[in-house]
Amino acid sequence: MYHLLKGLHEYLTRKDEFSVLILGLDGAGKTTFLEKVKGLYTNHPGLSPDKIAPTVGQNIGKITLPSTILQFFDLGGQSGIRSIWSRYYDDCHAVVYVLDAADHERLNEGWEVFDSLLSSPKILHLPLLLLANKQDSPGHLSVEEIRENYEQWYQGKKDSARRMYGEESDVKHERFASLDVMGISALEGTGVRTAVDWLFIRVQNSKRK
Ligand SMILES: Nc1nc2c(ncn2[C@@H]2O[C@H](COP(=O)(O)OP(=O)(O)OP(=O)(O)O)[C@@H](O)[C@H]2O)c(=O)[nH]1
Ligand SMILES: [Mg+2]
Repeated sequence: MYHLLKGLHEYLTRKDEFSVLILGLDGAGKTTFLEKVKGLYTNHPGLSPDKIAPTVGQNIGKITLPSTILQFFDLGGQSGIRSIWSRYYDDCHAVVYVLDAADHERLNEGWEVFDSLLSSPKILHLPLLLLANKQDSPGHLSVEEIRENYEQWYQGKKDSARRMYGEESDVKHERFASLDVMGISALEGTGVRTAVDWLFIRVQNSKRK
């Protein structure tokens, strides 16, 4: 009887654990986002933004939601350390790609890196959320403008690829068309709960459990 009740208790209180990768260029706001998530969902206040240094390696954060644990891995975005990202692809259940929507000069670089993510078969079919961060900054692009900016970048890339190699598959473009893009301010916390809600729902349906 004891074992039956123990088993029932374990079953009722069991939590599925999912890993979420936070990727994006250096300075996009990944760590600021993670620290805001920690502040909102744990008993510990996240680091204040003025204490956050560029990430060399990884930051980890775990939050508990109903019947679910989300384990976040925030990886450094500097070009020299992006090569470590792929080591995390096998074991993650969802990816958040953070873009600095106010840094017009680095948008193309952000798309190049994002495009290389879509080229990884391990990532392509996972839940993927694009966060257009820094919506509080003057001159930021809205979600709609970010989508248009990607379209322009993509068409330019496709045209030059066609000139060099002929027609190529549009699978990445289709993936982007169905992609969820959210505007947030990691600094102020706007939209952060909506992003976590999205992850919570999407990982439940993820094939890779
Ligand atoms: N205005 C504004 N600034 C932000 C926001 N999010 C982050 N920042 C600022 O952007 C800078 C970089 O933020 P980080 O969180 O360190 O960026 P990161 O993506 O973790 O960068 P790496 O660790 O180098 O990959 C810091 O000065 C942050 O305060 C935001 O929503 N609005
Ligand atoms: Mg960081």
